[in-house]
Amino acid sequence: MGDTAVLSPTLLREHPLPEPTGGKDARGGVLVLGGARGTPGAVLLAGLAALRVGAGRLSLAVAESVAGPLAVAVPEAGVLGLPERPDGAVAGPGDGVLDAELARADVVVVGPGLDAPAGTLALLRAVLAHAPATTPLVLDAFALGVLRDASDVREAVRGRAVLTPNSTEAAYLLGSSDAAPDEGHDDGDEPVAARLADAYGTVVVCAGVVAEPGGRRWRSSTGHSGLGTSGSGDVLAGAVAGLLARGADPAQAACFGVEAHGLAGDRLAAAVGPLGYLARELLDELPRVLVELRSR
Ligand SMILES: NC(=O)C1=CN([C@@H]2O[C@H](COP(=O)(O)OP(=O)(O)OC[C@H]3O[C@@H](n4cnc5c(N)ncnc54)[C@H](O)[C@@H]3O)[C@@H](O)[C@H]2O)[C@@H](O)CC1
Ligand SMILES: Nc1ncnc2c1ncn2[C@@H]1O[C@H](COP(=O)(O)OP(=O)(O)O)[C@@H](O)[C@H]1O
Repeated sequence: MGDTAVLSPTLLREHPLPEPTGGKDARGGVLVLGGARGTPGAVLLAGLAALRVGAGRLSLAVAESVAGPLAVAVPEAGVLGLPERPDGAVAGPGDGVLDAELARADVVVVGPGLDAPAGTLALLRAVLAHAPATTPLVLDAFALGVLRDASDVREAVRGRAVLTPNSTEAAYLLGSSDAAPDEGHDDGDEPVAARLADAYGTVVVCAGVVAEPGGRRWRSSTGHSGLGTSGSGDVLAGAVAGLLARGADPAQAACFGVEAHGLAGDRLAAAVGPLGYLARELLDELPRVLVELRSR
């Protein structure tokens, strides 16, 4: 069992984020796949978080009935419509709709706002078929709910994904859907993030702990219970994706993402109180707290 290092200011300063100096192409493009008819906002939160941490370009793909409204809500993004079922769930990637976007994206996020297994699996398989094998993936929400039993997808994402489960999703990944692990720990001392990293061969961020397969792990020095608010996990997943897009490696993106997300919450708590700030308000804090993390 390895030790868990605290993400101290010194440790983060020793591993500075890449600072690409070119235009938006140098800072990478993020594609977010998600957004059932009832939950397009999750994609907005994840996508804007990616831009707020410095990604250069943003594309969003959501259920076709909400693609138009989402394009208006996020004028900074290109938005694609995906086929949907009568209940509003995303049915899958559609014939060739995503192929060019997947080939071009520097990072692909799958999951925010998805709410049904079949369409989610079809999207994941399209990503694996059409995105270059070197493209990093961030998997959240239902993309995590279906991962345990999809052995082809599970094998293919080893070494190239960052998983960002909440406690319910961690329970699905561990195969115990009726017993969610509490705050990053099961009943022993081994953080859930570390167990999942070893089981899935990916970097995992869970309840403020980042783990790599095989041992290294870090605990955020920031954050508090007010961060447990609707949409907070979508912001975290998008922030990790944006940091990957600007050139961070998976563990670095996960560490800076969780630390910046936590510090953004701490800043809001100081301004408005520990509870009741909104996930969307975290977005505006992200650029400021990334600068602060460089200079603390
Ligand atoms: N404005 C919005 O559109 C928002 C959308 N959200 C989205 O809402 C969804 C649910 O988020 P919650 O935080 O409530 O999630 P929960 O904490 O209830 O966890 C639900 C998770 O359980 C798993 N799961 C449940 N039923 C499953 C099944 N039949 N098969 C496989 N896995 C299953 C999936 O991994 C799923 O993501 C996510 O897609 C999330 O992105 C929320 O984040 C809130 C904001
Ligand atoms: N009580 C807490 N203390 C510290 N950080 C927290 C707490 N609750 C949530 N967070 C942070 O916020 C992130 C997202 O919260 P979570 O409730 O898991 O989101 P979601 O259900 O939207 O995926 C967590 O991964 C963690 O980094």
